[in-house]
Amino acid sequence: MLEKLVKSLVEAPVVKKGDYDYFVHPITDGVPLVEANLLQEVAEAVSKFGNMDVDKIVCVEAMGIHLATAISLLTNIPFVVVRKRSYGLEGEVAVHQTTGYSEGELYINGLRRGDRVFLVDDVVSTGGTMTSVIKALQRIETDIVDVMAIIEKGDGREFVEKETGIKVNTLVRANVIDGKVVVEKITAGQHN
Ligand SMILES: O=P(O)(O)OC[C@H]1O[C@H](OP(=O)(O)OP(=O)(O)O)[C@H](O)[C@@H]1O
Ligand code: HPA
Repeated sequence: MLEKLVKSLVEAPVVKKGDYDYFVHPITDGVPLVEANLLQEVAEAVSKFGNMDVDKIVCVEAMGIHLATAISLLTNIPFVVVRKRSYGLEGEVAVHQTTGYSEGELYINGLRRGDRVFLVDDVVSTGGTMTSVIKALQRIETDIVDVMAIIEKGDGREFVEKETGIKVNTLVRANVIDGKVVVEKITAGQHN
């Protein structure tokens, strides 16, 4: 299961962003090439292991968009993109994002109280992004049916669960050890 994802992860180059070991991978960076069969494998796993009984998929710009697109095409569920730019539309919710190497603002439009949502992102690492987006979804009073990150790295998943009370599902756990990506576990279906 998830052979293409695992193989491409262990082959992924690692670069330093400050002190942060950053792996560069097609799913998380769109580099060097996003093979359709890799995206298909990931989208099928998300729809298989995720609870897709929702009104909307929610993803985060930028490297959640291709995932939400593939999952939407597979499930016929529409998706909303949490953007890195403000539109000033009525009801827009601003979110401060921090990662292990950057920070910035995110803006949520298109969601309202009672929407049943599936939140998907490519990576949960420090958990900063997912925590702030979930807290905003809670402020909007959406019904967060399921949350999934394709790759969990470090202890970000546990951080999100502690900060928000929301369980985070993932497909694989990977870490960077001595400059190489190690896939420690296939976590698909493990957390829910
Ligand atoms: O758990 P965290 O430490 O928050 O890291 C995870 C986040 O980092 C990346 O976002 P980023 O804004 O760096 O990049 P992107 O625009 O390429 O998605 C990634 O897409 C996740 O959203
Ligand atoms: N690689 C790609 N995207 C990421 C990472 C990483 O190591 N950490 C957070 N987002």
